[in-house]
Amino acid sequence: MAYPLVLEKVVKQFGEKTAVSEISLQVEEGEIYGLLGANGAGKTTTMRMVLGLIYPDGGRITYNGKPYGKELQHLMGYLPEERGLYPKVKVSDQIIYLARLRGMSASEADKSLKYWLERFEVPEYYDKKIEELSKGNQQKMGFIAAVVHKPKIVIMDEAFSGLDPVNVELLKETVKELRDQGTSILFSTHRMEHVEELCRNITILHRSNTVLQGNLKEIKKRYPREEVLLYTASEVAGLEQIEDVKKVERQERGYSIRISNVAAAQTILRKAMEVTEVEHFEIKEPTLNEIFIKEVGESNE
Ligand SMILES: Nc1ncnc2c1ncn2[C@@H]1O[C@H](COP(=O)(O)OP(=O)(O)OP(=O)(O)O)[C@@H](O)[C@H]1O
Repeated sequence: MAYPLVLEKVVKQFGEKTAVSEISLQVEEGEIYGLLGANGAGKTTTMRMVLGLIYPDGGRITYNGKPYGKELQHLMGYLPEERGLYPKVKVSDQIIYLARLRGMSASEADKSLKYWLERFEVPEYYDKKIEELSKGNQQKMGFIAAVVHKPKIVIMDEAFSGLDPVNVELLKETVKELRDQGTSILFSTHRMEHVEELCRNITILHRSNTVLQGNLKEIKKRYPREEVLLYTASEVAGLEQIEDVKKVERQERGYSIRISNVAAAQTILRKAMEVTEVEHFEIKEPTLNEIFIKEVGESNE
């Protein structure tokens, strides 16, 4: 496996304050890696260190085995959380300028920008100033600025914030395409459903510390399954009396049942089938949001 981006025990202090405490992670080629944490956990600081915008006080960051250097800048693309483009400058002028800074020729940059504007179905933005665009469309231009020079590593801080659902889908599809082309993507968000859909590996930071790290599927397997969904044609009485059933909640289409032992699920199913037709039965995996709340003790939404 190729790991173009490796962080080893990276530390960042701001005076007395530790913003990032010994974070280690590796992002593979063709992987979207999720960096999660509540406000102030250290995500943006980590990303800014990866980009060489600020320097770690300890540990090491390497790209294909090399430390950060100007010559590596063209390998990287950055979509910051706060808008990073100049409001008064034309889309084409600044995106082509940024691409050239990262090693592209003017004609290549122009071609790539036009490709992306077509891809997002907004070729007319070429001559518009950033301030003339809506917030969501400015975000799209920020995305183009991050990927126009075909970087190998893309850092995205809250990439989908401010976008409507149609544009979130569009950008998600684009991020998946970049992944499939071998790009390594370090992705931070508060939206757990995006992480569930996109990320293979994750790190959850809490007050500068790594509290959970690893493959998302494996992490999920480690957490007990504590909820059963049961949709039935008619009512099922006595679910509360089943051993290890903690709580039964009536929902529009049936029941959500909290259990303390997964074995209770089979008893629930048997009991329901004895008395009615079962339309849907599911032992739910914990959602990433539930795992996050367990680990961090507060909602990340
Ligand atoms: N330049 C700075 N000077 C002093 N403290 C800073 C600086 N940048 C960040 N911090 C502090 O470091 C901690 C981590 O901040 P960071 O922005 O990395 O968090 P985050 O996880 O990105 O949060 P959010 O989800 O709110 O964007 C915070 O306590 C923050 O106040």
